Amino acid sequence: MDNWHKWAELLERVREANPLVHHITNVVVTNFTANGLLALGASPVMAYAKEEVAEMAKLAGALVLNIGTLNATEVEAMLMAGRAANEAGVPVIFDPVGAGATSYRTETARYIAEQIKLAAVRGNAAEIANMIGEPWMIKGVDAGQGSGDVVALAKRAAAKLGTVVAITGKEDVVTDGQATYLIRNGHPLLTKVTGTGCLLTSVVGAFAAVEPDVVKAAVAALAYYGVAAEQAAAEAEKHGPGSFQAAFLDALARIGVDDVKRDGRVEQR
Ligand SMILES: Nc1ncnc2c1ncn2[C@@H]1O[C@H](COP(=O)(O)OP(=O)(O)OP(=O)(O)O)[C@@H](O)[C@H]1O
Ligand SMILES: Cc1ncsc1CCO
Ligand SMILES: [Mg+2]
Repeated sequence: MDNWHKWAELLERVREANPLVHHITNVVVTNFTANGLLALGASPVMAYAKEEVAEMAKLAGALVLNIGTLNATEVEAMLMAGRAANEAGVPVIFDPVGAGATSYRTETARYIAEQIKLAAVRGNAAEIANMIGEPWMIKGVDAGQGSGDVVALAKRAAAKLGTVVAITGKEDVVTDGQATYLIRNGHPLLTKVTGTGCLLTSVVGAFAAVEPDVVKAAVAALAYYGVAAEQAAAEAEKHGPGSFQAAFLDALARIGVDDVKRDGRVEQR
């Protein structure tokens, strides 16, 4: 049995604990994220007001910050929530949506990573590269994973940001700069439903709420998520993205530790 088979059991711990996950996220993915966390067996809450974010973050098992539709008021609230979470020892998971697309996004992503102690950052290769000043876009187009060594990028990012980094795409990488894992699950239909990256960041948050070793939490979360997507695609691929979205929520709720252990493709690097 590989190490990570034991970590797959964190799925059960999440379902037993039903952790509260406080989100300050984007307007596109709010409903899908809440439904995805409910399907997993966690307890989502979205709270944005400066008057309440610190209190909510301290109550939560994890705080997820996502800059997908950022504005100045929301960024202030993220910093307040992040500081409160840091004081209370609540893990903060960050999704740098669109870092590199505009300078506002890039600068905000970097500022949040400087100001807040992050337990993990989850993004695609372009976002993570841009966060650490390694432009990945070619003429405004995400150059994709083929344009570079994603494992090496993830390690540089973990060292520079001082946090666990998860880079997702066709293959996913998780590293804290020392231990590095590759997860080869998932399905291309995930790229045809908006918010699958954002929901994944929140799922990492739910796992981090029950496991302080964030590498373990992130590997378990990504394997679970990818295996659920494969089962959903097997049912819904013939219909298309709408059916896949529903089948994916069903699979997130249905699959168990045994499915993840059987179908997970995790490899240490
Ligand atoms: N070509 C692919 N084949 C299989 N799985 C994929 C593929 N591309 C992405 N995924 C999976 O999709 C999920 C979301 O990752 P992705 O890298 O697309 O996030 P993102 O770019 O942040 O997405 P979003 O559009 O939601 O912001 C992950 O579980 C990842 O493994
Ligand atoms: C489409 C879109 N635009 C800003 S955030 C978002 C959802 C994917 O993160
Ligand atoms: Mg994203």
